[in-house]
Amino acid sequence: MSTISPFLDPGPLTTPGALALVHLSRDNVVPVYLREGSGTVDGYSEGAVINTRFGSFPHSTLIGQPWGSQIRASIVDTGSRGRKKRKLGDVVATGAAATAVDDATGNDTEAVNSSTSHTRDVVKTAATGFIHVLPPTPEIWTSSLPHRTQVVYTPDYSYILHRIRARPGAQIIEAGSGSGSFTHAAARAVYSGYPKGPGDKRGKVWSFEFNHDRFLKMREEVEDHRLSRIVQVTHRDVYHDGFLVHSDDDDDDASPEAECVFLDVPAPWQALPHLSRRKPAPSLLASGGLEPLNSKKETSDWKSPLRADRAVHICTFSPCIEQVTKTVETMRRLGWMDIEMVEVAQRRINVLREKVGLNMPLERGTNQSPRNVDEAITRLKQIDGRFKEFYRDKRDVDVSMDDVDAEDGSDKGQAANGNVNGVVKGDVNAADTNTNTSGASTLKPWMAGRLVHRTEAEIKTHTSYLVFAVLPQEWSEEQEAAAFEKWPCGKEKKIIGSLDKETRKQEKREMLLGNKQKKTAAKAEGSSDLVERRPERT
Ligand SMILES: C[S@@+](CC[C@H](N)C(=O)[O-])C[C@H]1O[C@@H](n2cnc3c(N)ncnc32)[C@H](O)[C@@H]1O
Repeated sequence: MSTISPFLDPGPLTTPGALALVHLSRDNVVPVYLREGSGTVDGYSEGAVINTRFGSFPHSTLIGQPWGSQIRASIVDTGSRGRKKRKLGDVVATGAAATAVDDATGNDTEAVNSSTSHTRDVVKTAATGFIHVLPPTPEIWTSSLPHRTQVVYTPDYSYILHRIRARPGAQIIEAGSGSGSFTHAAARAVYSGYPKGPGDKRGKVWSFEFNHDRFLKMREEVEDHRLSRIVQVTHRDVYHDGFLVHSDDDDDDASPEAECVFLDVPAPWQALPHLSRRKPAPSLLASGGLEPLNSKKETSDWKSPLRADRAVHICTFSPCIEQVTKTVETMRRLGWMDIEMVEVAQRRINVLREKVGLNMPLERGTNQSPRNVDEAITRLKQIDGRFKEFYRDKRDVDVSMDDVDAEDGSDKGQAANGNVNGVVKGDVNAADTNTNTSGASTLKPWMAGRLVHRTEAEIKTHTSYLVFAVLPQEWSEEQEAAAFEKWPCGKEKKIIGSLDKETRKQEKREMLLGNKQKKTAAKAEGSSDLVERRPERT
């Protein structure tokens, strides 16, 4: 089995043991570990079976398929399992795919066989439906993962990862881990290869979770998804104990040296003091209503979890504006800059054809009412015409019946009906501009109707306020001196022009006036003088 996480490289085909995301419908995706069929499992002779409302799917039919394949349901005896010997084995063949004819129904039923060596059983296809077998990606995982908490959805985390500049090789701090939705997306964003040994620093997610059960589940999931070398989950209350991590090389806690931070905890402002470059003074924290850090370390020994030579980008995720206010207030106090709040209001837009009109085919989703006033009037005239014609013919028939009942055998009633039918058919087709000479519509069914878009009424995102900020890079005296050497400033001999705009304008006016006066004076002195001053032509 590959050691690379299926979230990073799932390979071309589904394999035994692989995590597959079984897509039943847009909002129903089920994660499944594919198990090789060896003997009876849970009473099914086909091995492990997924039962859905679209039918039963033995794992053997899902293994060895290209990711994204459509898999048809199989006939699986779900009723008698465990009670009697299965009969399905009688119709099961081994070897290459074959086509069997179902004698009872007379229908052709294709026998499906997995072409891989791990499954020899062939099961009959059922007409109940199909599913798609998809590879794990953070996006599909988000819509299928077992929810332990509220999760961050794709529209939010894609924007967050972009804003906090998560990129291959970056170190991200995340609190809390929750259901791991953000963690998977972050792991993919920072992945820059697996570390080859101690000291080989690659992109990593440092995830912290306070709830013990969730921490255990998260750690197990990270192991199962082969992400443990990219994601380190720590059981921690980050408000009190901060973000330093256990280090194998050092007895002391190590710094993750993070340059990206994402806080999805109920009170992010309580975690912020730990995300400082230097140990914040207790008085500074007390003035903001925050508790002093419980670290016993002196200011000089205190370790920051942040990378010193880079600006750090942070995002906090809060459902209510009061939390945002508190977070922003604390950020300002602790020196964060470029503070900004954003709300992602994602809308899914459905593009569809609106089929409205009297000549539209009778099918689901079609609104058979007039498309416009003209169509309504045309229809009313038709009905009125039919009405008049019907009574006129009826009167004629009644009269002729009175004269001689069926004297000439002509069927005026039928003629009248034909007439009525003719009017209806002709007129309805006339309203359709895409008709052929025989009057039938030539418009393709999927092209019928007006192309419109509608936003979805119910939107499945946990919308929150996102606060972004930047903590500038730490700047030492030496760096300041080096920068000053390169770009000296503050040593200018004279200031050119005035700083004030109005004064600058006045100075210009005076200068122009002075020039003008000089010219006038020169003119008064005489033209010879001017000629003398004029430069000689060469
Ligand atoms: C909304 S969930 C996070 C969801 C996660 N971002 C996701 O996408 O699946 C918030 C998590 O923060 C954890 N939490 C709350 N207070 C915490 C603290 N002081 N330290 C660490 N984690 C904390 C909770 O246990 C919970 O699992």
